[in-house]
Amino acid sequence: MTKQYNAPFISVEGPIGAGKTSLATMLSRHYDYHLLQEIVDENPFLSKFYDDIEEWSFQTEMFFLCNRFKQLEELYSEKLVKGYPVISDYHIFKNHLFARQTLRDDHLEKYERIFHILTDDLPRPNVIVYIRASLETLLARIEKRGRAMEQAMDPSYLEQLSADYDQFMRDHQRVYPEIPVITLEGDTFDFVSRPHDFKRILGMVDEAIQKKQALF
Ligand SMILES: Nc1ncnc2c1ncn2[C@@H]1O[C@H](COP(=O)(O)OP(=O)(O)OP(=O)(O)O)[C@@H](O)[C@H]1O
Ligand SMILES: Nc1nc(=O)c2ncn([C@H]3C[C@H](O)[C@@H](CO)O3)c2[nH]1
Repeated sequence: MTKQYNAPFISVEGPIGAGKTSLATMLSRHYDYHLLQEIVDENPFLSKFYDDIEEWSFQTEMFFLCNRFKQLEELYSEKLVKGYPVISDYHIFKNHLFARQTLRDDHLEKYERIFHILTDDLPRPNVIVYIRASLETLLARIEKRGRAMEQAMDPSYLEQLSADYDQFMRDHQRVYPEIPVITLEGDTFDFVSRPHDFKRILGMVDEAIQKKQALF
């Protein structure tokens, strides 16, 4: 059973380069909510992973999993259980999406067992903001951000991840209809440089938070 809490916990999700960190940071500043950010630069395997996915995938996926496990455990005891609201730039489900694509079958089987042991009781966000974007937009943003290790990324890897995200979000809405999913079209919503677009997003997030707060 997942850990229960009474506070808004908003997760911003979407494929690589969709704008999760940008939007989560803007939302946390606007609402003055705690920001939970995923570890990227401290991941010792990620650049090796992008050089040779087959060789480094197990270490990489396990590192992400263990890191997120620790972050979410602490988030629960230090913030959520005390009623502090949180915005995060990931949802634990993303581990599964990546692992399914990168791990070979025998490793995936082991990984999934560990995944369930570690994550089944972790607190789950009660609002999700899902940013979709076309392959062209994602590639352009990855290039613009300029992390060296990501520049040679195979477009088909990103394309498959995006398709998996779409499928996952459809399934999630069916299985957990009580968790609102705000879907944003990242190609047209430029919340980074257009204040009006950010304001429209705030309208949708405000509404989702109010509905949740009425239940606490
Ligand atoms: N809606 C947007 N309009 C224009 N530029 C954007 C938008 N969202 C993000 N960007 C730019 O795209 C780049 C990637 O954004 P960001 O780092 O927020 O993505 P991310 O989804 O967190 O990526 P990752 O999956 O790698 O963590 C940044 O340079 C950011 O300024
Ligand atoms: N393999 C793999 N598994 C994950 O769970 C995962 N989560 C994020 N990433 C990659 C995407 C960006 O390059 C960078 C920042 O999000 O890290 C991941 N890569």
